[in-house]
Amino acid sequence: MSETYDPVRIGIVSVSDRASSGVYEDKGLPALRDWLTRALRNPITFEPRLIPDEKDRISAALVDLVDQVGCHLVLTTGGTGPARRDVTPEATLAVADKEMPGFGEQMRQISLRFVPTAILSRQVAVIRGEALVINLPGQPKSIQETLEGLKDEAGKAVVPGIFAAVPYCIDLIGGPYLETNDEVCKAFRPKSAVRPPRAA
Ligand SMILES: Nc1ncnc2c1ncn2[C@@H]1O[C@H](COP(=O)(O)OP(=O)(O)OP(=O)(O)O)[C@@H](O)[C@H]1O
Ligand SMILES: Nc1nc2c(c(=O)[nH]1)N[C@H]1C(S)=C(S)[C@@H](COP(=O)(O)O)O[C@H]1N2
Repeated sequence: MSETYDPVRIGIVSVSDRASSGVYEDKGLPALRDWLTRALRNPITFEPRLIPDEKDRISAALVDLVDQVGCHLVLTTGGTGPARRDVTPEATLAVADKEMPGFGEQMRQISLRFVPTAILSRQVAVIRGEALVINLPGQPKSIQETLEGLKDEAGKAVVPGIFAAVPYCIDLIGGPYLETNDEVCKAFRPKSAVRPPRAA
């Protein structure tokens, strides 16, 4: 039986002074696109933005992606550290209806398994309207690390990635029903929230 999945519109935002001015090639947007395409079964329309580390520009991009473009999920990468120009968390909190502190807490826990500097990321996650907005660090490899978590050699999750909680969060705020490829990331929902497959 072939199955159908809800379409989803996802904002991907790379925040980098150097990538946005062409000093180096942006690797953030391709890494986000590749990981999400592997992780989700749903048909995805990506809405990419490459912008410098400017608070007002970042906030404006988030508002546009959620309020005008209709994204139910927005992932940012970069600008979460302590440097003077790192302002992505402030720009995200400025447009939040609600803060979701568990995502940042869990991402720092996961990242500590990879780098001791994990605690330098001030990444946050927030709800705006019917969208979940999550900050990821700027190192392109941190995208897979935080979303997918850490696996052992047999592919079993040692530390679950934060994406496991994303589909149910989006259910709760009125977005599309997201379904994952379990070998990449197994979404968790309470039994009462699991929907049966729909035939095409
Ligand atoms: N969008 C990107 N594309 C490719 N590599 C990146 C990107 N963002 C960060 N990196 C890499 O990760 C490192 C740490 O990222 P960080 O966000 O701290 O950069 P940064 O020092 O703030 O500079 P910038 O904002 O100009 O990318 C960078 O030095 C770079 O090697
Ligand atoms: N998973 C993961 N998290 C990570 C890193 C990483 O390489 N992998 N780099 C850390 C470093 S060195 C910094 S400075 C902070 C902030 O990075 P950002 O300013 O690029 O967002 O994220 C941290 N979190």
